[in-house]
Amino acid sequence: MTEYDAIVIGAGQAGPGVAAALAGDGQRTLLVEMEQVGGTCLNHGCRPTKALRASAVIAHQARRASEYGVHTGEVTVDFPAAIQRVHTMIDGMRQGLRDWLDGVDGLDLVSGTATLVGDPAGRAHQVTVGGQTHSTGKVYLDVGGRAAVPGIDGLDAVDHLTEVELLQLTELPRHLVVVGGGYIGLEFGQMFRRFGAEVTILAGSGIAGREDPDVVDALTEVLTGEGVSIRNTRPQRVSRTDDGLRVELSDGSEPVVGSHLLVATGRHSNLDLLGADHGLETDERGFVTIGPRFETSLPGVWALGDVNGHGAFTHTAYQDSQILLSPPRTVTDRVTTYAMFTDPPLGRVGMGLTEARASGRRVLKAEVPMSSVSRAQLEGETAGLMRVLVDGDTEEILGATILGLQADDVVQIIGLAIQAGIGYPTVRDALPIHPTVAEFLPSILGSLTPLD
Ligand SMILES: Cc1cc2nc3c(=O)[nH]c(=O)nc-3n(C[C@H](O)[C@H](O)[C@H](O)COP(=O)(O)OP(=O)(O)OC[C@H]3O[C@@H](n4cnc5c(N)ncnc54)[C@H](O)[C@@H]3O)c2cc1C
Ligand SMILES: NC(=O)c1ccc[n+]([C@@H]2O[C@H](COP(=O)([O-])OP(=O)(O)OC[C@H]3O[C@@H](n4cnc5c(N)ncnc54)[C@H](O)[C@@H]3O)[C@@H](O)[C@H]2O)c1
Repeated sequence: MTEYDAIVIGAGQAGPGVAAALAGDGQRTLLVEMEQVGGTCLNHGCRPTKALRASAVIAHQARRASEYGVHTGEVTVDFPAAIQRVHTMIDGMRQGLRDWLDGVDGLDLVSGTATLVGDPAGRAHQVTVGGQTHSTGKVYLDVGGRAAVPGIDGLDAVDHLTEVELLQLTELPRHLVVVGGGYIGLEFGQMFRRFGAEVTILAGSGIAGREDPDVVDALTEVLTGEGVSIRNTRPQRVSRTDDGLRVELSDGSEPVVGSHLLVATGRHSNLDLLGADHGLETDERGFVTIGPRFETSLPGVWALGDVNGHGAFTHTAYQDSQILLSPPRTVTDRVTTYAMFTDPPLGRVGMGLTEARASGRRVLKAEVPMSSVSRAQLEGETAGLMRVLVDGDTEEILGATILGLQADDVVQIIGLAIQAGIGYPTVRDALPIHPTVAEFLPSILGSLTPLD
């Protein structure tokens, strides 16, 4: 049995930084990765999807070019070339990460699926990889998650895709049927429609389920306006046809006949892959229960990233590693800002309307449709809205919802203000640059109205 000072399981968004820091600190460290370094984000999540999105945005803009007095001729999409561009870029990034990890002194990187037998006393946790068992007093988990595939009658008998297989396609699907109208379903659905595929999203009880109804309406208008079909129903039964598949629906409406089926109905933690004897306490959703500095129920085991349920994004997982490495910071007071990368994107932080109404506070609202934002008018990108909610008594900023041009960046101004504890008058009185989307944050905060 080999002894390590520390073992990091999972080379996703938090693991590599933690492993390198521990090794740099003179601790003999093992980093275990069962697939490829870079985890979900680099290999089949944020990075490849946003690289592919770039092609979809260009195709869309090229089709609209004549609106701007630019003539391109017929626009066609070479999907194999677009996906090859993604793979080339991702391969380079992965190699860069791999090379960096290989160069860290005192760090052993091994390939394989780790199982963990936790020591309740916290002295000798046992990690087994490829038949070899290692012992350590410190384990850092960064094991993330994978697509949760729902039990749909007939699904096992048809070829269905998660984001992993979808990104390996080399031909454009004729008709992509997407189960789930969340982040993955909407981002991919819009992209593939822009590439020229027919797209049907089976959105269950509705797209973007956690967002306010007017945001859902605006997003629906954008997507259906581009020809994406959205149906608020669930698949009941799936079967093969001669050239694809047929999906019968739970509301008994007309079945969908498509060529490919993407399942995007949420994530499942990878904790099960650690075996049955890890001994970690989990919550009702299957995430590892943690304290303010990622400490688990087992002394000497910490859980970072998606697996701890305190975030479901790359930036939250990466920030976990930064917090861990800079005590006494804690994860408790994190303000989570996030974006859905539809085009236009949706930027979010804090409360939406529903939560604000339920908060019992005297909430004031600042709002403007993107069609009134001069930069959006100038760029011909007027879909969406900007909304900021504040507490009328304490002057705290409670949240922001921005759907529209550059919303993924602009919303971070509000995220930062909330994190810094800046009241809304300071943002209202700041000097903005004209003409930018962000200039409307100060101006709308000058005309607050009570939330109805
Ligand atoms: C299609 C898609 C698009 C996304 N887009 C975005 C986006 O635009 N922005 C954003 O912020 N987030 C996005 N996300 C979410 C983001 O990818 C995750 O939140 C992030 O990767 C979580 O990081 P992590 O380190 O917790 O886990 P992961 O990145 O999943 O890394 C976990 C690693 O652990 C390894 N592992 C697991 N179990 C074991 C074991 N027993 N032994 C050895 N290794 C193991 C896995 O192979 C993996 O490499 C997207 C996700 C998907 C699926
Ligand atoms: N831009 C980003 O940051 C980004 C992009 C992609 C993914 N992600 C991360 O990945 C996670 C997973 O994304 P996702 O889209 O799979 O999950 P999600 O939770 O965002 O959405 C899944 C949707 O599927 C619905 N659903 C569940 N079962 C269904 C069924 N049988 N039929 C129809 N609909 C069903 C759910 O009600 C939900 O609305 C996200 O929560 C997010 O954390 C982030």
